Amino acid sequence: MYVCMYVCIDQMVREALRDDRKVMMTKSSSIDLVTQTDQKVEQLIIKSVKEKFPTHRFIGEESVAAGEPCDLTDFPTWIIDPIDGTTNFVHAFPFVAVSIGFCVNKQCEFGVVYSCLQDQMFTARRGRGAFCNGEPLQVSTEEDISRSIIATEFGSNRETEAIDRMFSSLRKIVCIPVQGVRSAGSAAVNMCLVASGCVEAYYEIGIHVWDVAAGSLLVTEAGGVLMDVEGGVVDLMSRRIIAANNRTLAERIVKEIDSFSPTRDDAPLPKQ
Ligand SMILES: O=P(O)(O)OC[C@@]1(O)O[C@H](CO)[C@@H](O)[C@@H]1O
Ligand SMILES: [Mg+2]
Ligand SMILES: [Mg+2]
Repeated sequence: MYVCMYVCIDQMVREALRDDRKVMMTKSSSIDLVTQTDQKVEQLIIKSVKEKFPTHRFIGEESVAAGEPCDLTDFPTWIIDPIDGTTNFVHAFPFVAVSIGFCVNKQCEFGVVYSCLQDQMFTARRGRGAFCNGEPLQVSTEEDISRSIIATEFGSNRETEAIDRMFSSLRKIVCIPVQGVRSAGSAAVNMCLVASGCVEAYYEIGIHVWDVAAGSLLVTEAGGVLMDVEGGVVDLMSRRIIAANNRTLAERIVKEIDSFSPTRDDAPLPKQ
């Protein structure tokens, strides 16, 4: 099933990159884009899984956008971002990923991130390590943030308060100083870069559970840590995350972040 699904998705994304990168609609803001490929990939994944596991549940980015609930329960649940980096996809910017996390009892059991244009298949199973195209992954051993590259994203929220806090945090981190700040335009790819050891840490306020479910397992199975931006235990529904190579750097980043709390992914939908 999985090989067939992978081949279909790979072909679907590559053909669409060539022939159809049109924006179909926007969601939370004029820059929160959706294409037909986002929807077709998510439908293909859900259909393929349902055929084999009809009782399993799903949290899919585009299904949630269409009104499906975003509730993570103890049931086996597939958490899907069909295209992480849709804006990149529309612009043919080369970081476009399919992210699938599988959770049971609210714990990720395996995660897959396929970076389409790099043809890199990142995989992790809980307790069995993280891999890229079969090669084991290990986070960076760097303990000094002034010798680190930090990744972050600004997402699609342009509310003044959120932007002010994001830029205040960014300014403080840049001026530590760190050796570099990067934005792949995909949370999933940023987390794969942490798991691969080429970026020491990634943080963001504004992500969704589908952006980071698979990547969170990749990071921990590669020896890294996850933390809330205020230093506590990460909550994948809180829309806040730090994924780092070690606690030292994660705690250092906590000190510089002006945190805020976006509406949770599992917040009750506003009454109609
Ligand atoms: O909408 P998409 O393409 O699935 O998600 C793209 C994205 O920019 O939104 C997140 C929140 O800002 C980012 O971290 C993530 O990479
Ligand atoms: Mg995403
Ligand atoms: Mg997406």
